[in-house]
Amino acid sequence: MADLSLPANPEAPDVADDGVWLTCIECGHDHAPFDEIIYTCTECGGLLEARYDSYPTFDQFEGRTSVWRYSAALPFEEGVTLPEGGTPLHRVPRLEEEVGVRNLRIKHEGMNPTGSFKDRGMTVGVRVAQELGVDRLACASTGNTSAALAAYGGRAGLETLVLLPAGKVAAGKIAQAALHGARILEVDGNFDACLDRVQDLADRGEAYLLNSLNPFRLEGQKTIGLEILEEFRDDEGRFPDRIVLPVGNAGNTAALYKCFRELVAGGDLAPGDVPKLTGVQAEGAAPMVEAIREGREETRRWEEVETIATAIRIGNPVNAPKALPGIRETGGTAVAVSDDEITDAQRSLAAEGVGVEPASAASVAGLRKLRESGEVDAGEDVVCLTTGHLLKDPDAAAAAGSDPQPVPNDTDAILRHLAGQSVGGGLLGKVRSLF
Ligand SMILES: Cc1ncc(COP(=O)(O)O)c(C=O)c1O
Ligand SMILES: N[C@@H](CCOP(=O)(O)O)C(=O)O
Repeated sequence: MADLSLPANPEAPDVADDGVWLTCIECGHDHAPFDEIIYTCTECGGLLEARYDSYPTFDQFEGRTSVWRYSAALPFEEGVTLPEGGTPLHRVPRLEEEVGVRNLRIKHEGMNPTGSFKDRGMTVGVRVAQELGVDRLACASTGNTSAALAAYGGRAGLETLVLLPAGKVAAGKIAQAALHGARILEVDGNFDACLDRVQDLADRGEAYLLNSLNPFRLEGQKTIGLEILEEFRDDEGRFPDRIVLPVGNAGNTAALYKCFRELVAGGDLAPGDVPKLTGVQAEGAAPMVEAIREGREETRRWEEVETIATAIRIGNPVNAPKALPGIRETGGTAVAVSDDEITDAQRSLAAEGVGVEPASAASVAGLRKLRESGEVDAGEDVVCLTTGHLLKDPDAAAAAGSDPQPVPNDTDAILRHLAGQSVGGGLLGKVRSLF
């Protein structure tokens, strides 16, 4: 069983570099962070976690509106930045009332430079790649990781290689990876197969892997939690009760849990104030929900996965050993939602001006479901994470929205059309709305 406890007074082991090292969450073995390229424990193959000789406190964070504002919680002071982070924490009064919670806020990670939270991880990951002196970066991706890798790798002047599941990546994401200069390989297999292949390439020394299996990616993603807690506390005078987020490879869940554990260890967050981590998956790709429901410590790999939310079309979440304890220890839960529920939530968010891709809307769909079942209380303060921008998946957005209505190039005809009257032989608008 993974040991994610943090010592009260951390002491750097001999292998530490400037107060930073990597610890295996399974066997506790410590590793030097930047001497050689490792992703998992050399002793037992367990997941690694970055550790520091001190814990961050809120008073250390100041200045810049970017991930690097939180450098006291990160392995470096600066990195390749576009800049990322500083995303809005929207109020959504109509949705809040409809869902029925005391306070509902939307942390819109789609407002990052490449349109997803992956930028936060990539700014740190690419900085580590520079430290290690690698020249080719690679990832498997359902799309967003590839867009971020291409942009940040390109900015750093490094070669980038991305492996995508053929036919299952949204158009906006492929366009980004292509234009930012990545070499794109389309694999005949799903995301999990792509990750297997990219891990093989990394093991053979052909590329530096920048998926969330890389522990430094999660360091950058921790800053989502820091921003949410800081901003919510400043607005409301307290921390949120619950954070609801979509889950795919489970990196964000792991990163948020690490953020909370470090703040608790540093004394700025009382154990009783830790927000409940609540994961949402699509019904067609829900190994984490299954593991939580069945009380298992590991997920079962789903070979067949399908959902409109292609970003979370993942059957083998590599960060499950970090993320499952995160959900359980914070008193959270996990829930699966249907594609129709995701699309409904995407429409509700859009009606409040918040444009998100389907995977992101899963968080709101999950919250709705948990309110209906009574697992989330009406008195709770909830933050839903929306992870990617609407324009990432223009086809899904167009399908969820209304169709354009053709009208003649004539103002009177347009007014007749708006009044629901005939434009050249029929009640065009009304007839169209029937289909
Ligand atoms: C838009 C979007 N939302 C959610 C997720 C899931 O995040 P995680 O893999 O950290 O669970 C991903 C990618 O996995 C994503 O691209
Ligand atoms: N949704 C992800 C899947 C890969 O996740 P990662 O966090 O392990 O890189 C994507 O955008 O590719």
